[in-house]
Amino acid sequence: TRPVLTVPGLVQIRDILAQLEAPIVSTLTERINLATNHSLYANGGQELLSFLKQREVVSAASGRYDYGKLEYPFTQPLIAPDISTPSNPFPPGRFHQDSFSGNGNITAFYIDTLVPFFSSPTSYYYHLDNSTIDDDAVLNLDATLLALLSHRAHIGKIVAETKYESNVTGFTTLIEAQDSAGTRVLVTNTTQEAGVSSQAFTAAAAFSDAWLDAGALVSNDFASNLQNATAKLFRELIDITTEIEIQYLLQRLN
Ligand SMILES: O=C(O)C(=O)C[C@]1(C(=O)O)C=C[C@@H](O)C=C1
Repeated sequence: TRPVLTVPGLVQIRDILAQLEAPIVSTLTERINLATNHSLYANGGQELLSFLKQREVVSAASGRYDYGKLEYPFTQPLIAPDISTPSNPFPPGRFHQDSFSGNGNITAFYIDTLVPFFSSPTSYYYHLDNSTIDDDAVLNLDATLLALLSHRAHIGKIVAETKYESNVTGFTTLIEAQDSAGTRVLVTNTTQEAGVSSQAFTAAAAFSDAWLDAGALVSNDFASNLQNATAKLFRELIDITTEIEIQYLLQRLN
């Protein structure tokens, strides 16, 4: 049996989302400064996914994807959804696991849009044979970054729960009609989105300044590249988070 888990309020969840921006931009900064063997991402990211799979088997064994962790694997079976019954009700404010994962959207975005930014001709790993390629170092950072992006987006599940709790009647009507467009309208807050994007912009500037000040080996277009990649990344993260909120809500009464 699963524990009864209640979700924090919206203000606290927005803090949790804000606190993930530094680690995400930090990892992106590390990743963007490594030279890349682009064949790792060919054929739908076959090599990347097989690397993730080996790691995720170990992660799953240590409980990383257990109920309520809000961490979801890219290659392992997903946790079974909750079913509400009279003897096991899910009152508003209680987390209710659904069957949707945003990880397919995240890998597609990563491979199609983010990887093209990973074009540094230099690498901070120094090899005596002068090679700049280090596939294992690259894939380890990809795995770390993807796990952070996935965690950030899946926080959308608890955003959705807290929004549901604060407007049970409004959402219940939409859920009963399975109205995804109406649900999207009700969960969207463009003022909050602008705040998230602006914090991401600030973080990207801070990390590129810090790397330059610290004398790191970077390419000429590093700062602007990081800025552009961060802007695209957070726009997409907000969209995927929103989609995860909608899918969670549509299954909320199951
Ligand atoms: O903070 C919220 O209200 C959220 O739903 C999260 C989030 C985000 O991803 O940061 C997503 C959609 C909203 O339009 C605003 C922000």
